[in-house]
Amino acid sequence: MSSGVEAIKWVDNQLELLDQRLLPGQALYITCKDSTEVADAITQMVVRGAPAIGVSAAYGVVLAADAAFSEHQQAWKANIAEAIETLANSRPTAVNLFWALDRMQRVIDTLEDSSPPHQSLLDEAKNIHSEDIAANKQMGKLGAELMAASSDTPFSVITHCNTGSLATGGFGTALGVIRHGWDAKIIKHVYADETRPWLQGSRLTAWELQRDGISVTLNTDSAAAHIMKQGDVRWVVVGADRITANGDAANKIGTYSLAVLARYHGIKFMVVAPSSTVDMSLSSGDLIPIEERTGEELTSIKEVQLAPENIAAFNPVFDVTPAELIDAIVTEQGVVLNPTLDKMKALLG
Ligand SMILES: CSC[C@@H](O)[C@@H](O)C(=O)COP(=O)(O)O
Repeated sequence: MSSGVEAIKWVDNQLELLDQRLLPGQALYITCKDSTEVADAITQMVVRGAPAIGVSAAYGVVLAADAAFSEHQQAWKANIAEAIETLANSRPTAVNLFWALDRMQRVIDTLEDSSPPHQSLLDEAKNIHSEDIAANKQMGKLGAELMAASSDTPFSVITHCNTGSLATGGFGTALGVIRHGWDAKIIKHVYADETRPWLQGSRLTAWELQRDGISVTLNTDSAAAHIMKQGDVRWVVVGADRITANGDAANKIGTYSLAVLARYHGIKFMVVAPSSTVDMSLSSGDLIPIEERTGEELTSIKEVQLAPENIAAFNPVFDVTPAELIDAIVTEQGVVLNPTLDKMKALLG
C-alpha cells in the first residue's frame, strides 16, 4: 500500500515543503530557512491540512531556536518567544498547530538557558512527525475495519478537501482509511468533492488518489446530494481541524452540508483525526475560531476574474459539523461511535 508523497522534509537543517499552491501542475519544494518563512508558508498554504501544519510548525521552532542560539547563547529562550508567537498566529482553526507548539515549548522548558537547543528540539519535531504517520496508519486500519463491518459488498465513498499525505505527516487521515479500504477491496470507488474555493479536492485529492491507482472521480461540491441519491455511496469520510469535547468537528467548509445530506440519505458519516486534533478544552464547536480568508479566493482563479470587480464576498474556510450528525470519530486511540461528551472523555480524557 502506498504511503503517498512526502510533503514535509527536514534536509540539511532546513525545512523543505512541497508547494501545494502549484499542484497538480508542478511538484516543487520550497526551502524554509527560518521560522518566519515557515509561518508564511502556513499562512499562504504552501503547506496545509491540520496535522501537516502542526508538524511544519514544530520544525519551525527548531529553526527559531537555532537562530536565537546563534544570536545570543545565554538568552535564546527569551528570544524565541516572539518567533513561536508568529508561528501560532499563522492560521487559527487547526488545533494541531497549538498542540505541536505546546509540545515544543515543553521541551524548551526543560533546557538550560545556556545549553544548545538544536538536538532536543529536532528530536521532538521528528517525533511529532513520525507519530503522526503512525497514528494515520492505525486510524486507516480502524476506519476501514468499521466500514467493512457495515457492508457485505464493496461500495463507494465521498470525501471532501484533502486529507492525504499532503495534509499530514504522511499517509493521511480520511485518505488513510480510503487507502486501507481500497487495499482490502471494501471501497470500490471514491467521489472527491472539488472543494471550493481553494480546490483541495481537485488539485490535491484527485492527484494523490490517481497517482496511487485508486479509482476516483471528481465532482462539484453541489453534486454530492445527486451522487448520494444513486445509492452506491455507503460512507462519507472526512478529516477534521478541531474536534471539541462534545464531539463537534470543524473541517473544510462544505463538510457540514455533506453531513446533513448523508443523514437524509441514510449514509454513514465518519470523521478521521489523530488525538492531536481533539481540543478537550472547548466544550462545543461553537467556540472554535473559524478562519475567514480573502474574498479573492472566490472572485478569481489565477488572475482570471470570475465575479464582478469589487463584489463583496464571504469566505469562511471551515464549518462545524455537530456531533449528532457524526456516526464515528476514528482516532489512533480508538473509535467513538455516535460521539457524546462522556464517550469522548472515556477515550481521550
Ligand atoms: C488531515 S487533514 C484534515 C483537515 O485539515 C482537512 O480536511 C482540511 O480541512 C484542510 O484545510 P486547509 O484549509 O486545506 O488547511
